[in-house]
Amino acid sequence: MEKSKAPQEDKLEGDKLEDYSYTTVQLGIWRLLLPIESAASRLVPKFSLSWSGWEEIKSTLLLLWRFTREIYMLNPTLNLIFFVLKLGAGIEGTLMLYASGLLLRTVETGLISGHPDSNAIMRAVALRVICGVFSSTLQWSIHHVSPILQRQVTMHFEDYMMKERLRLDLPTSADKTTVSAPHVFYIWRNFQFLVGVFERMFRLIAQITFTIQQPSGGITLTLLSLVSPILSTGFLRKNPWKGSFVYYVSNLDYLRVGALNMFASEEYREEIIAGHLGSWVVREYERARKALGKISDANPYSLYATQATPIPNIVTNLSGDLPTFYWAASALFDPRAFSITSFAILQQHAQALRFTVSILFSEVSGIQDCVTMTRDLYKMAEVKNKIVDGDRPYPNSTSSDKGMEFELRNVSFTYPSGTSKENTIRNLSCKISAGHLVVIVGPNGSGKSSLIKLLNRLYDVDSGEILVDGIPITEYRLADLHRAQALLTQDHKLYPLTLAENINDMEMVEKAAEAGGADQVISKLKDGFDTKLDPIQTAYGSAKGHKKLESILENLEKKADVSGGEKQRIVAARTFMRFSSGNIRFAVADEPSSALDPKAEHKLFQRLRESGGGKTMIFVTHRFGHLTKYANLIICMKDGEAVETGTHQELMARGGEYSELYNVQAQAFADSAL
Ligand SMILES: Nc1ncnc2c1ncn2[C@@H]1O[C@H](COP(=O)(O)OP(=O)(O)OP(=O)(O)O)[C@@H](O)[C@H]1O
Repeated sequence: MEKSKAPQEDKLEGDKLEDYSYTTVQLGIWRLLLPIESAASRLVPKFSLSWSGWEEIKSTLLLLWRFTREIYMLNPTLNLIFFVLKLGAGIEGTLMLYASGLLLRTVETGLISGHPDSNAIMRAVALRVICGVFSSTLQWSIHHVSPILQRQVTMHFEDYMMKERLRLDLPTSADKTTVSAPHVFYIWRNFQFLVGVFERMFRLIAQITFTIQQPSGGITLTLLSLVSPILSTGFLRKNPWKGSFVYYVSNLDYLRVGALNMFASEEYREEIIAGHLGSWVVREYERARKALGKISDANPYSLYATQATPIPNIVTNLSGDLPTFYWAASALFDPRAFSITSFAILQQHAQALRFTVSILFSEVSGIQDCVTMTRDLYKMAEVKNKIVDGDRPYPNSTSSDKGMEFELRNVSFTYPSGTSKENTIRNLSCKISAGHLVVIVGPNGSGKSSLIKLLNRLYDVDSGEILVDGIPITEYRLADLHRAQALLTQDHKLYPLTLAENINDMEMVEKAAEAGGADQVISKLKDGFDTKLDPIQTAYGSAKGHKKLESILENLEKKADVSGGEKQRIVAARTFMRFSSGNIRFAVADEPSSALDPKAEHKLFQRLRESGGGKTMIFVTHRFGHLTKYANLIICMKDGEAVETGTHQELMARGGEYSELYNVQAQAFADSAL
């Protein structure tokens, strides 16, 4: 193994970034990128809100109203109960403090006078007990109501999201700038956040009302309690994690250590043993470790915190004690107006008030996220598909019974999300006659599958035109086109359902399975057609030592294992099922046989041709043989262009790209025959 040197450059270092809108901070192995803000914005408390006027506030409030109203309408009674319980939770703390204060005061008065009023003490104890029961019952009720409401909310939005996601076409869903679908879990969290803000505002009103009414300086105490949260939220402590930030591992030695460490996992064991790589990995690992040195890999949050001076912490903590200092100073001037009990009560009120204000302030920055998420949620329904549906039915009076006829006129195409500077398909023109068997060949990345996707109108061309039976493909109804096309691709995906449902309903399933060559695979499996190959599994546990639980867990996690070729047979069976509908007029097999053995591949192609019933068929393949010889037309692609088109004989006679590709394979057989 050749010695390789770990690259020492950071991934951004080489770029000439002429962007001075952000600054970088190195924190151990991390590089933190932070926006540069104006001096003025540093002085103003940062709430991460970017209101651009009343209009925006109005539209935001309307949006949040729509969201809460939609949830309310799901179950008005349950929502009202939840709302009332949250209101109760908002005043519950203040009531508890009031009851405790009353009890303390009654006892203190009795102790000072030497004649405790047993009735008053009993009443205070009873009130404290009632408040305790009320508080516990309230929490218990919230814990019971909340999951029921959560289920209803998530189910409602799950339905909505599923329908909105399923209607998106490929180019639209690949475009991350237009669609940002929030996870349903966050929708519930959003609702909880809004209810939480409401609850805390109610709590704050209750606490302020109560604290202000306290004898001996309630108003002053209320104001002093607000100082610490205000200081810690905005003025003193700049918190980069509430605004925009990016951090990444910029230390490449650290990345190399991590990558080499992965060789010790099971994943690479076979390669390590077969390639005799063990000692090389250890050597490289030690070298990278040495280069890494003692640089810290603690998380960037704590590294950032350790960088700041302790002054904001000191000031914030001291400001939290202002109510205590105030009480101490007041006691000096008017000792008789204060008692230890009143101090304890005021202390508790001040603390509770400070806590509520701190949380409310910290939540202000969350409003932006809440609004963004709600906006994204409703935007999903407004996203327009990039592939515009046509209104011409297919088949129609002009459609040929023999199958779809295609004409490509100077077609060029690039994937919207593609990174290549070159077009994926370049100025491609050709004609595919109805009922013909067409084979597309060409090297990897030459655009074969992309061409198929254009014929299936999974994407639209950038320039040029595709005609189906002489009419632009864009004029047809998409659903009609797709119903008349069968696509069997190399990227086979098994559905997370039973095998029967993977192919179709049970009717005809067995016949289709046989045609796809999947009948034997399925008969080998314990549950036959009811087997789920890629089921959704959610079994968790740790059953160490408990034999029965161990075997239950193992069974729950067990998946039926089939080979890549066997999977391809099952997906092929699904395509045969589509043929049985009688609607198919164009079928494509895009390298569906890459994992099949030669016999199975030959059989598959033969059956596809038979099942196609003479309709237009396209096969994309790297293997030359029966197919290319029988094809009515071969399209040979290279770098996105159709460099040659014609029959096998014509292309062989031309001695160009196709004959070269053919001869490479034929030569291998000729050599092995020697
Ligand atoms: N979804 C996609 N988004 C962006 N680029 C893509 C996408 N699919 C394919 N490409 C790019 O388009 C080019 C042509 O790919 P395509 O799959 O059509 O080639 P191919 O001839 O079928 O290759 P192969 O023989 O390996 O299957 C490649 O450079 C590929 O990276």
